[in-house]
Amino acid sequence: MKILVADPVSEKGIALLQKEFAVDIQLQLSPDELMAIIGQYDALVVRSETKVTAPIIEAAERLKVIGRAGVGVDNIDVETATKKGIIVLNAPEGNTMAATEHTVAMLLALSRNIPQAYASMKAGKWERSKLMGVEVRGKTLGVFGLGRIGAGVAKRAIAMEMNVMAYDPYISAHQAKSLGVELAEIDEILAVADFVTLHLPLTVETRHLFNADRLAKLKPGARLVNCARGGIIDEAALAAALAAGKLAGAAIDVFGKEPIEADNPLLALDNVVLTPHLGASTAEAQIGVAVDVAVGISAALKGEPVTTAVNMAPIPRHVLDIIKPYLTLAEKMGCLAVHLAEGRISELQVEYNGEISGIDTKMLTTAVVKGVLNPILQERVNFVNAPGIVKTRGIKIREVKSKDTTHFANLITVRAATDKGETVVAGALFGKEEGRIVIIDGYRVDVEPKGWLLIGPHIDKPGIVGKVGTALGDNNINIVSMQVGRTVTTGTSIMVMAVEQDIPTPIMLKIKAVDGILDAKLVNLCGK
Ligand SMILES: NC(=O)C1=CN([C@@H]2O[C@H](COP(=O)(O)OP(=O)(O)OC[C@H]3O[C@@H](n4cnc5c(N)ncnc54)[C@H](O)[C@@H]3O)[C@@H](O)[C@H]2O)C=CC1
Ligand SMILES: O=C(O)CCC(=O)C(=O)O
Repeated sequence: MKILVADPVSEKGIALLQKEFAVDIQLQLSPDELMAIIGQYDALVVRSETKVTAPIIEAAERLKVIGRAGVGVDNIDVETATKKGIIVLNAPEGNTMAATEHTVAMLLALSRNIPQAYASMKAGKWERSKLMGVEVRGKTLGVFGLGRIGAGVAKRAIAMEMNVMAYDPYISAHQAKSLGVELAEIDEILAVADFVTLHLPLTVETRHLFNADRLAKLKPGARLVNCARGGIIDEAALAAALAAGKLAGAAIDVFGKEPIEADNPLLALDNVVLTPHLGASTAEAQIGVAVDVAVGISAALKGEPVTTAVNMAPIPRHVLDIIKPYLTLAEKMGCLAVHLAEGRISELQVEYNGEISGIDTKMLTTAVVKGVLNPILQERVNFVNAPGIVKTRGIKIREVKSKDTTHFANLITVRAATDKGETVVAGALFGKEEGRIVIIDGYRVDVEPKGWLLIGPHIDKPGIVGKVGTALGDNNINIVSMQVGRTVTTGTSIMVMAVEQDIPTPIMLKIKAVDGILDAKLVNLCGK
């Protein structure tokens, strides 16, 4: 498999990828150049410079994963990638400290005019009274976005004896309180904050959150720091507020257009501190994000779950450790259920019994859905696009959980309801890793879920299995394993034969015609 690295990332991450994959490094490609070559690659690694737009994703026929060596994925068209089943992952933690410390540096540089003082001295001046600053101690800092970086900045601001207020509707009052931060609404903060610092993602909601109206609501003489994303502030409105003296100053690391354009109005102002998107630019952060993105890309290319995917439900490591052995089993159960079901599936119910019911099983349910959809759709269905596809097909998904168990410590049961009835497949782990199908439509079985399986419910009487075996043997089809499962109630049994190859239709018809056979289906559990 081939990986394209399109932006500069640390050697340490590249070396990790090179151990397993072919890696091409091609920096500063124009959009047309990237579009022309992207079709050859299975994975793409970028930072913020390369814009991974819809046309590029559409041209990426083999692409399975886009890795962002950093946090913000606003340079990637995640929606188009999701529709195409391409995993988008980031490296959310590797540069948190770098961006946090840069924000604190910007806050202090802004309050003490350090860049202006440096420039003045380099120009041979000694301007002590002109460069009078303000202390941060005792001042109020308004933090917009109390996530990883926002929380880190808040902690450091509190250590500098600032009062910290935050706006973040997605975190709990308890979380904020444990940081020593008071949660408040936007306008409440704007009215009292001496300093405001932004740590939001750039989204439809946050684009130009700081427009002329909001900037006008800031306390006169307030100072603004933005080390998040340029698009969150309307730069023209900010420049006007700074020029009018409404704001005392601003420290900006990120811009609407990067690299910054020569006519950006901020460049003409003296009361600004500007850095060229340096938030993540520390040696430590660049190694951190490169290694994290390499680990994510490697997992994605090997079809393993990715803990840092942004277009799949996130999954904590401890949950992943528990569910990982069940993932293949769940997918094969979905695949078996769709092959055995008669009619159009309207609902999939996935039941979890035993200890497994106590954890987040969304990813296992998605694995079942993936198993159901892959055999029936042309397109590649994966953990990224499966939830969206199943919704558009009108199939309801239901999870049922119970701690109760019968014969198995943990049991997963898939019920596929169709317009003609219901198919039930249950699976369990034997030992720590060995997945087995243990129930098919009420028949107790013990089937390894792989390869070609011939499944035939039949009347429970002698001779039937032998006749099926003979039909296969006469046509040189080797049986790998065979077993018969029974129900106590119906007087019928089910045979499950693992065979080495596809069974041609005429032989299947012969098997179906065996006296006492109720049905016969050939299922391929190899997967796409
Ligand atoms: N300047 C630089 O080089 C760097 C910039 N960044 C940027 O910093 C920002 C923050 O990164 P992290 O703290 O790692 O992200 P995070 O995801 O940990 O935190 C973002 C916070 O914003 C909150 N949020 C989201 N939408 C919101 C809204 N509409 N209103 C209020 N709060 C909202 C979320 O609840 C979350 O707590 C991102 O934009 C990221 O791209 C990150 C690293 C380096
Ligand atoms: O890759 C970079 O240097 C930018 C980092 C950044 O902005 C992010 O991680 O969101």
